[in-house]
Amino acid sequence: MDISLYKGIHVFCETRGDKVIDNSLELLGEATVLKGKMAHNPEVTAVIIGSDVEKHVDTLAKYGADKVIVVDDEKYSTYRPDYFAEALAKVSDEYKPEIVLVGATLKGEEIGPTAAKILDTGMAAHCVELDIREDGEFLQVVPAFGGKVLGDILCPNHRPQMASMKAGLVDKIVFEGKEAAVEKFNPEVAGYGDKLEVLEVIEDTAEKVSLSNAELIVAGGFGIGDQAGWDKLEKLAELLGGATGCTRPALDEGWTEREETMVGTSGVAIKPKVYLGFGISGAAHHTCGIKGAGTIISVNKDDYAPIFEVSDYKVVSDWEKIVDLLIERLYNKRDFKRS
Ligand SMILES: Cc1cc2nc3c(=O)[nH]c(=O)nc-3n(C[C@H](O)[C@H](O)[C@H](O)COP(=O)(O)OP(=O)(O)OC[C@H]3O[C@@H](n4cnc5c(N)ncnc54)[C@H](O)[C@@H]3O)c2cc1C
Repeated sequence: MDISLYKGIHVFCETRGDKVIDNSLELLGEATVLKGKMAHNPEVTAVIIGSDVEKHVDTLAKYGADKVIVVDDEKYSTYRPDYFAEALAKVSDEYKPEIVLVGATLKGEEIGPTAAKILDTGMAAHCVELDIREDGEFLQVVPAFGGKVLGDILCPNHRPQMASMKAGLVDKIVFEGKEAAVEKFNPEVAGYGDKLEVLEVIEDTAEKVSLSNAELIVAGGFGIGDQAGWDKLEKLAELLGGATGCTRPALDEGWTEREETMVGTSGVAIKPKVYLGFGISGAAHHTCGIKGAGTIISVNKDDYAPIFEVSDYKVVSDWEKIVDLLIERLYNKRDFKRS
């Protein structure tokens, strides 16, 4: 492979509903930062795949895209990972970027590695930092061993160099008045053909406060114990006007089905003003996701739980006593009708 043929940074931009997700806009900003460190001043290109997605060009320019490649076709109106991955791979094959960034979202984690496989290159998943070294190599930093060790990943012999990063680790950058060149590209995409059939699309219509914007997050772990306990925790979050976050075991238990609310290495990084954690031990996999939180308050019945080491306030107690007390106080204060 002649890697000198590969130039530019591509950012796969994901849409949800009628919007480009924040994770993609953050990665566009990060791409402009990387561009500033590269001597040959590469172009930052947003790659958007979907049906009726050209309308997002101005947004993508505003957040840093010099160019937008629009792959617009009715066949992308319903999400199929095979179609999206193949389309992304074909964009890379055609335009030969040196770097491709993808959000570490549920879709990104399907599309990115599948595209990498098609392109016969590697992908560093869940990077916590991206950089350009002095020798020009693209550095992808990934946590290992529960976040205790950070590994430097390089991809010197293959192109493109692909990396994913979850939301909340870098900031969006606004470029007011910026315009982007638009290129339309509609490759032939076969996917897995009729081996895959979409039977039904079930949208998550639950109106919950999103974790990325929440000023207060009530997080729960395995110590919550059961579904009834979890429902109580959700109630507290609702009364406080906050969002609910979870650890891996709480998700695995099925107390919440909202995978996007898992906080930590394989989940999201959060930056609320206040994090209220209940029944969480404080494994590094989880705490690496709460580094950006303002005040951390933790409730655990174990005086020596590691979560207390990263907390501003510790409460050694059964979680339910504290949650019951808070709910009681909030009901009294707001004069809520109990349900
Ligand atoms: C590759 C990899 C990636 C991972 N990624 C993530 C990730 O992104 N996010 C994540 O969260 N985990 C992740 N994990 C799992 C992680 O290592 C821990 O296992 C997990 O965070 C522990 O969750 P927990 O604190 O809820 O459960 P536990 O470790 O079981 O802790 C439960 C806590 O509840 C307390 N408790 C029990 N009963 C009560 C009570 N009545 N009142 C108060 N306290 C009580 C206990 O004292 C204990 O401290 C990952 C693991 C691997 C291997």
